[in-house]
Amino acid sequence: MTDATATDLSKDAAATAAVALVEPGMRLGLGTGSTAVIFVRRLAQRAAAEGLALRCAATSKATAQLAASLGLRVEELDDIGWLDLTIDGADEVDPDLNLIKGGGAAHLREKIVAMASDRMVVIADQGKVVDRLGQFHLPVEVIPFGWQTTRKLITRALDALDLGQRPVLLRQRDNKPLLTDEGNLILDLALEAIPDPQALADRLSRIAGVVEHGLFLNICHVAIIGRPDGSVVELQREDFE
Ligand SMILES: O=C(CO)[C@H](O)[C@H](O)COP(=O)(O)O
Repeated sequence: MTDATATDLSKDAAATAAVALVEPGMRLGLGTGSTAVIFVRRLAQRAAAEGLALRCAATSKATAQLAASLGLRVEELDDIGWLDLTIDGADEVDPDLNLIKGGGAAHLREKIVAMASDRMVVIADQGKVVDRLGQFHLPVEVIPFGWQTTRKLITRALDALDLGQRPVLLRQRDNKPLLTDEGNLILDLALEAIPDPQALADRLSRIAGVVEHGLFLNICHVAIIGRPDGSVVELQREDFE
């Protein structure tokens, strides 16, 4: 089995297990990314068979489009108001269930949706589980106005934490800057390790021009980690408030 096949099977296992958490009538947050796509597809199959009467809020235009095309009822988050459960992927999951998210440039909406949910459940393959966050690049969404100045301020914040790396503007294949669903830019931070994620999150949040970073701290309740053989392991946070 190739690594890619093993990863796909693991994502499928995690997404399939998460579908079982969905109860009739739930208000559901739908994540973004390849694992979330599998979840949405499997959920739509179950909803079609059982008529679950779900109300869904999506974390990206792509997910909203997919879910609606599969017959799920997709509404604006503000029209639903509050969600029972959000299921989303992640780029990294640490032992405290803190996350790096935003590999799909959707972390702003993902964080809003997750924070408007009673429970956030992450679905991921084993490769996403890390001892310490930071090997995956950390995306920071910034507004286009003065973005190069914002980048300097971020660099200064990183220097203060001895994380000195120059943020890189994320571009599309045609080399144009990638724009998020909100029309903002993404600066990618290659940090290798983040000794104190809370300190970095606090610094980034204080910078004018930063809309949101991809650190999800104390937001995820459960992580379902899939394995290539179809089994899953559930990681729980004991001390979650
Ligand atoms: O945060 C995300 C998108 O912004 C994704 O959930 C994250 O990148 C994981 O993606 P995948 O399931 O494709 O590995």
